Amino acid sequence: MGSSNTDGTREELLKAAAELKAAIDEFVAADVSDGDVQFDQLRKANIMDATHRIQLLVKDPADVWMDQVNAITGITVKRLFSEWGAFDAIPDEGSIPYSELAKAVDTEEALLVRVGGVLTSSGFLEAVGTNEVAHTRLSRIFTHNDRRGNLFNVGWDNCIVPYAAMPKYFESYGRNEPKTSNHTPHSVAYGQPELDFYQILERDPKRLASWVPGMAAVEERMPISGVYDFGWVVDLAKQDGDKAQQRPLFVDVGGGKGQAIKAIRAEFPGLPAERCVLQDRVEVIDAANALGEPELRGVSKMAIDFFKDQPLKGALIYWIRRCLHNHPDDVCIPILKNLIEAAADDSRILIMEDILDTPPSTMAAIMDVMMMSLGGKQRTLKMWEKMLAAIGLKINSISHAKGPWKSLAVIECVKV
Ligand SMILES: C[S@@+](CC[C@H](N)C(=O)[O-])C[C@H]1O[C@@H](n2cnc3c(N)ncnc32)[C@H](O)[C@@H]1O
Repeated sequence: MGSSNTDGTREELLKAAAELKAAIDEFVAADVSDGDVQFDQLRKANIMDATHRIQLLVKDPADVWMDQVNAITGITVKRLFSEWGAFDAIPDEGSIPYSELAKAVDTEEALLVRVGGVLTSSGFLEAVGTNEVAHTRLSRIFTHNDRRGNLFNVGWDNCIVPYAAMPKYFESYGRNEPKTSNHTPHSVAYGQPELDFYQILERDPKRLASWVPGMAAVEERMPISGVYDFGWVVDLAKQDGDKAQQRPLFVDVGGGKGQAIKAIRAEFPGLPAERCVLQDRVEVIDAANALGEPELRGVSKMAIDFFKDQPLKGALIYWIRRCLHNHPDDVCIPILKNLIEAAADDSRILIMEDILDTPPSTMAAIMDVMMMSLGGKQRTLKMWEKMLAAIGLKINSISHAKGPWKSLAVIECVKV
């Protein structure tokens, strides 16, 4: 037995049970009509944390091993069902016999029943009678028309595949942090060591098809607004009018499909769209143009390569969010230097990234290993300070997100 019913364990268990009860009471009493998603997530996270602590107290080491086997097998069978289109073929309401599902997805029935057995036994899918299967609240998002289901496939492609290659990678490359964007666990796992993450991705249309909506699902969960106060930019915009020829106020470098500009303008509508610029790789800008979202009307969209000269000089703000953690220091430095060279003396460079606590939160630490597989890195404040100081940037202020995302921050920098 890993834990026994000794006085110490009993006390800790009772304490954890009281914390669980308190977390549940807070959850059921909460007024969710205010729509504060972050705090709703935090309340749920408190319940899950307390449950996790209870499980740690009562589990034997062998149970932990079993959990891992469950997780590995569960992930694998979900990937198979997703790949075969089986989640899509199960009706949204009601059940389907395995024989019909087998025909719909062109897979042997006996194989589907075995793979489906893992999903129904864990409660992920519902077994109906002896030979039918139905969706549950948890499984519906795994259909391809749900962005969160694509996120699962992104997790497989970007985590499971490179993670499985990591032991061999470190055996041949040495037990050191990956320090380049190629020759990473990811590029080695995909048999293209000379290429970086985006070069591999853009050559694989099937992966790209999951990546774009999957990342949108991540972006929806991570806060953009409510962290940094852009009130001073709105005031400045009012003072100097909004003539088109005036300097850009907000340049979103590597801004994806414009999620930050949308979120920030929703919070600060006084920030004129005409003075915001969205920059990204040409295919991402094409995708943003094709979407033609009304919230981005008036915003200029510009294809750039952030490794090359920044074409917009003297903007008030260069905003770069969740791009630098994709890269090691030696690759971040040229990206930032391009911004420094373009910046005017009063320009500010705003970096929105995690600042890792020591020890880090679970989510930030997991993300760090994900980034490591691409050659990237999550950074502590010391790491940020060291890298930024080395290229002549001073940190003016740090604004943290709230609740479960508190390690996410906007680091405001100026040239020294
Ligand atoms: C992790 S995403 C972050 C997107 C967005 N900033 C956000 O916070 O959601 C990284 C972004 O960097 C862009 N990117 C990667 N390499 C780039 C390059 N060389 N030049 C410009 N953008 C690039 C990607 O296309 C992608 O949109």
